[in-house]
Amino acid sequence: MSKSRSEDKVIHIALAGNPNVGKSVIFNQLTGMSQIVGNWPGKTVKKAEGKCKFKNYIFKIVDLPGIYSLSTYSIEEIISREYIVEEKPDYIINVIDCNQLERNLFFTTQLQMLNRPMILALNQYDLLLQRGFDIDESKIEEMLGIKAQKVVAVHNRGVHELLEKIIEIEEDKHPYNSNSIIFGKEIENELQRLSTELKFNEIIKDERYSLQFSAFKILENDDHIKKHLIDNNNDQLDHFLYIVEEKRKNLEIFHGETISTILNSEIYNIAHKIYEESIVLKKVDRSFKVRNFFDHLTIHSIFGYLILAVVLLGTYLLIFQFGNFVSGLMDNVFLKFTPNAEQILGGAENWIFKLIWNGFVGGLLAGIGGVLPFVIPFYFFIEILQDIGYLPRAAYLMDRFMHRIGVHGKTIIPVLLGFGCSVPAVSACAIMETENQRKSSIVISTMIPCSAITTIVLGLVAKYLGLGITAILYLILLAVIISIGKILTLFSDVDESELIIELHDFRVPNFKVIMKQTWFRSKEFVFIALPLMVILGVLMQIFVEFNLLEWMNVLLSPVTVRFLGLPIGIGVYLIYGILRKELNLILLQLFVASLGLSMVDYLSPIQMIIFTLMTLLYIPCLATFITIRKEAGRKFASHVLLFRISIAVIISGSVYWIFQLVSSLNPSWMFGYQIATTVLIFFIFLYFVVFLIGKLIKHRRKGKKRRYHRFKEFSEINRCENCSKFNKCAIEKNNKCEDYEG
Ligand SMILES: Nc1nc2c(ncn2[C@@H]2O[C@H](COP(=O)(O)OP(=O)(O)OP(=O)(O)O)[C@@H](O)[C@H]2O)c(=O)[nH]1
Ligand SMILES: [Mg+2]
Repeated sequence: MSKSRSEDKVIHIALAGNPNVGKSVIFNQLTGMSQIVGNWPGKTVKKAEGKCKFKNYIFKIVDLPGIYSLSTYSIEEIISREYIVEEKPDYIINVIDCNQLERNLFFTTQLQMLNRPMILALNQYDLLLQRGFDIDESKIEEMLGIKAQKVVAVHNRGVHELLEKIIEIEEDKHPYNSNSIIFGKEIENELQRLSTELKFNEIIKDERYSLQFSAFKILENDDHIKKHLIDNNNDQLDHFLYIVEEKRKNLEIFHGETISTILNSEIYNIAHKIYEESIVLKKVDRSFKVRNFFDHLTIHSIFGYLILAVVLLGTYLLIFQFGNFVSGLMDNVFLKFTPNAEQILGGAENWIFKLIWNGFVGGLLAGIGGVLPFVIPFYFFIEILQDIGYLPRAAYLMDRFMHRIGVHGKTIIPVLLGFGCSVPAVSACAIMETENQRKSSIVISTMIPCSAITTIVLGLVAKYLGLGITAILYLILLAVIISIGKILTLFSDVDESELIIELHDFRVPNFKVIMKQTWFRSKEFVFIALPLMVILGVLMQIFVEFNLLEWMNVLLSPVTVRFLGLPIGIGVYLIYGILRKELNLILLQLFVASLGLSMVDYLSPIQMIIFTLMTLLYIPCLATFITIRKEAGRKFASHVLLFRISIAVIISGSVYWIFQLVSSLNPSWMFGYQIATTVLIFFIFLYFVVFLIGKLIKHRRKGKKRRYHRFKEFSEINRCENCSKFNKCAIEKNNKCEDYEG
């Protein structure tokens, strides 16, 4: 008889393992949630929690960030270790990529030292078979004393069996009885002696770490652990630490290596032994060799860049062709049925027609036709790039360029994600190692035009002015991004650290995962942006009817009209963009249509360029702003906001005024020549501005340094002994002020 819901037992589980092994896929399969997955390491940066009910048990599951060891270096390692140790989950599911068995077992061995109930998920088993290998899980079970299960998480195979294994332990059908980790004789003896000392002298204050793990970490000199573990008031402590220090020194002298190298190679020996015993070679797969060759090509010093250019440009062109085709179809539908709608709804001037047809239907079709055909393919392509594992390769190729513009090579990952949406891009900046790198990456990656902005560029500039002018716009953006990067490096020193990123094998993309994630991202547009467009479309008609927008346009006109040369009516559309960038164009289109005009009648080519440039550069949308605030704090988010608005106005204004100058000097030139000359002059102008700012900052820094030195000299020599005042005469007056009375 099944138990009632209230009798369901709750079991806490943590999914732990190396990065990119499939923890989040398992988590999503079990909980039905949508944690980000993709073929690059470091996607999950904060722990995620979910629930699942299975056979009278409620499993509370935590998806932890991927880590390589239990040492505390990075934020992720701290989050994962502290969760495992402090929250004490009932079971750990250690997810292992069985294609990287040896390296993954390095982490397993460390986990096992903690002596917690554990199950091994041997994931990505399908890839192992494809590569011509198999795995004997009974050998692993025998050597570690831990239950292991072959899993193909993307196809939901073996996933629920993990829970079944936990239930079997829980119901004592297979009681949990793991083997202890036994190191080589020398280290094993040292650890046992240290464990005995720790226990006998009661030095450990934190009982949550096992004795073996504590002795290991103390010998390794892990400061963080030492601080947590050791009872500083223990009177045997000094003696104990002295012994440890001696042992450490002896080992280092004897082996000629640092202690962490000695201990890590001990763990690797254990991992290697298990690997040798359990991996079985069946046949060498030829397709694997082909994949390997292609893999080398993608990071080749010439072909790698060619492939990258083809991938990026190809993606853009495909989306442009597809998006334009579908949005053209939608325009035609709208125009075709407009006369019928006019007839039914009482004529073009009737307010019911304006509200229902122009506002409601227009807003709906503008969203479905003008935005979705661009946004969905964008997400789709980025998900494919993520899933096949192309992003780390792009990061590897772009490392040097990224360093040149002052950010770390890993920034290319948020940058590529930023082409889809800035929100996941900002979150992905968490893979940076330092606070400074993270902030610089946030600034740079949020300047990448997301799919919503691309919609505007493709739907306005590319549609009316051609792909050449579109390319020029992107060149301006690139120059601005590089300049900002350069200036950022002057404030925070350039990070010269090399990029260390794992290049996992390419994978055939999993269609189900890609579709699911594409939908997950596009869903936000369908449920939030589309209704917003319809509501604002209707409101727009009311505003236009009652002239309600005029005051806002007048308020913004000194900037929009006088400085940027845009029509007065456009100001308010830049404000709508705060909510979502695509609203800029969509609502403007609806407005222009309501005036009975087409876009080319309302905006001149240079105005289209300036409007788009403003949209490209000015504030990130609301969702991005909120994410920046969450990730880097309110102050930083406000700085980014102010900075972006100023940059947008200055850059767009400069381009506009240079264009005015060029066109007044050569009024007979074709527009293309005028704009090309404008951009050339703009680049030279930008170069000098960056050069001058650089000089100014360096000069100020030098000045500060000089002042500091002088201050130091002065303060050391000429400080009055009695009143501590600085005084030139102090030396002459025997180190006493002139006005010293005493
Ligand atoms: N072929 C195959 N691919 C898998 C399997 N499980 C996961 N993947 C793929 O492996 C990649 C990494 O999966 P994630 O779930 O994101 O990995 P993770 O361990 O959560 O990674 P981090 O959050 O970065 O630590 C994704 O591209 C998945 O589609 C599997 O069983 N077979
Ligand atoms: Mg993950």
